[in-house]
Amino acid sequence: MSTPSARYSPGLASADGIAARARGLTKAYGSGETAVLALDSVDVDIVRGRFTAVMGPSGSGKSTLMHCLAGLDTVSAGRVWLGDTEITGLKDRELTRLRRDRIGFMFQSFNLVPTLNALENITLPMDIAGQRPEGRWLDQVVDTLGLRDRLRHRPAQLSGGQQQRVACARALASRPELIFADEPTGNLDSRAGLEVLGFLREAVDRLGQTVVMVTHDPGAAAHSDLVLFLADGRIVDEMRQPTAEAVLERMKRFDVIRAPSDGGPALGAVPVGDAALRRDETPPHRD
Ligand SMILES: Nc1ncnc2c1ncn2[C@@H]1O[C@H](COP(=O)(O)OP(=O)(O)OP(=O)(O)O)[C@@H](O)[C@H]1O
Repeated sequence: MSTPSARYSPGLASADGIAARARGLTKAYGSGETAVLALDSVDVDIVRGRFTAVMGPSGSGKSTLMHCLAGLDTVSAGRVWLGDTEITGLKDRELTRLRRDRIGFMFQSFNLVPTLNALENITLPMDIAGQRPEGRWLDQVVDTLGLRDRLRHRPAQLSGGQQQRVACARALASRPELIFADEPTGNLDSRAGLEVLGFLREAVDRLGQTVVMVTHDPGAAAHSDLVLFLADGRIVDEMRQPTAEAVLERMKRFDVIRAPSDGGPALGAVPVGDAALRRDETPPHRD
């Protein structure tokens, strides 16, 4: 007999160290007939010291989830915490400070300042905040990312992969509680993309950081510890220790089954994660 506690709840963790948490997180854009429910009462725990990937079909709410967890966007309902701090209800100025001091960001476009060299770009957010980078930590970040001999180069003198490594170092420089990466490999060729994913992995494994990455790429998601699958604004499934093949297979199950050629019933959109997929279907673990 199923009990409420036995219900499958993808995205929820029992671990102590939770870097970010949302309960009943709901985000609607617009109103009336044009209203879009981008997030529909999402409950999620982001575990500290882990690499979490967020996947789902286009429009499923991935970016909205990231923006709401990072305090970049307001919520329509529900509550969000960064560590023990509830960020829902904070004033703009407090949110700005919280993001600056406690969160690192990486985007698809590297967002580097062209007139500054790599080192100046890395420390820019801290300079703006009037903070001094901690020397040993910065050294560790620079060496982990293999940027030691590129620090005096300006972005135009760096390859795309190197520029994204600088952006990664900038996100890490203040030793944030949480790093959000939105399609960080989207503008890179596969080799440079792999390199950046390897560095994010090292940031978690060697530097103890917490990373949440939104991606469309099953190969990128395979570098994470846990993939959360979104569909129609809900977390419908999760996969631990993912492989690219298993993620791809699972993504295929979100595909719309279009009008079948045999004249049988059209099934429409089938986000199958919630009821059909269970923990015991988790694919073999990666070494
Ligand atoms: N500013 C906005 N105004 C109105 N609707 C929005 C806005 N931002 C997002 N949406 C809608 O909310 C839904 C979720 O969007 P979101 O960008 O979070 O999806 P996504 O999964 O990140 O998509 P993609 O993979 O295409 O980037 C979509 O239907 C989108 O059209």
